[in-house]
Amino acid sequence: MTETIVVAVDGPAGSGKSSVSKAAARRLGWAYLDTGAAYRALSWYVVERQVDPTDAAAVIDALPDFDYRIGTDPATSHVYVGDTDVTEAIRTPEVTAVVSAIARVPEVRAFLTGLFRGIIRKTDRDGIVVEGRDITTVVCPDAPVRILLTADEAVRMARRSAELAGHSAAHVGEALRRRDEADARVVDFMNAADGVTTVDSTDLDFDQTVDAVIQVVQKAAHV
Ligand SMILES: Nc1ncnc2c1ncn2[C@@H]1O[C@H](COP(=O)(O)OP(=O)(O)OP(=O)(O)O)[C@@H](O)[C@H]1O
Ligand SMILES: Nc1ccn([C@@H]2O[C@H](COP(=O)(O)O)[C@@H](O)[C@H]2O)c(=O)n1
Repeated sequence: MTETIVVAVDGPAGSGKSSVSKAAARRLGWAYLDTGAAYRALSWYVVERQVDPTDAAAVIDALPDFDYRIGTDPATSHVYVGDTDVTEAIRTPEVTAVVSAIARVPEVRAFLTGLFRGIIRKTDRDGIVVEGRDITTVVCPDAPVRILLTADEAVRMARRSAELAGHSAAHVGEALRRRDEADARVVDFMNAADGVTTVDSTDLDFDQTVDAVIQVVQKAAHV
């Protein structure tokens, strides 16, 4: 049996990790794993249980009952906690506002890293594109393809605020900047680690960015 090719993608908020990784996986006919969805789903779960997200001990206590599932088909990836489909709920500003507090707890990171590696091991496709903040450095440091997807902060802010009609651009931009600042205290996703290829999409449109990612995959993995 041939080994699944893992494409590890990291980057700051709004850099296009999920949309570009998903599109690249679709074009390659490979699986896709959004790791941020698990941090978001755990945040949703903690808030549902009325646990204080800043109380690390209480968050750790919630982990054994956190029954998480995510699909890895890039065409239809839904997220479940128990029987509840939380695909939409985990994208609300309320969840986004608390996710960094959850993600900074080392026990949470170790728990979710184990979960991600289990999902990757079970992939039945030739490859899987896995995106997040610490995939190139912690979750899959030995992946044959490792990419840092980035873009200037002003460009990322503009792309994110274009998605969120009805929210002020200044507020959306500030929330993105603050989340990156908090997350960067835990893992370095602003600088490419040794052996990681940077794809800067500041001056690329969406399709050009997907092409650039696919070119890195083809060169590194010979597919
Ligand atoms: N090269 C590009 N040109 C124009 N728009 C882009 C480009 N790359 C991504 N986008 C758009 O930018 C927005 C943010 O992308 P996406 O949600 O994939 O980022 P992300 O890195 O996953 O963000 P987060 O970490 O906050 O979830 C989306 O609307 C996406 O379609
Ligand atoms: N590998 C990862 C992925 C995500 N996080 C945390 O989850 C938050 C949400 O991630 P999105 O990609 O959906 O924006 C993110 O802000 C991080 O706090 C992480 O720590 N490691």
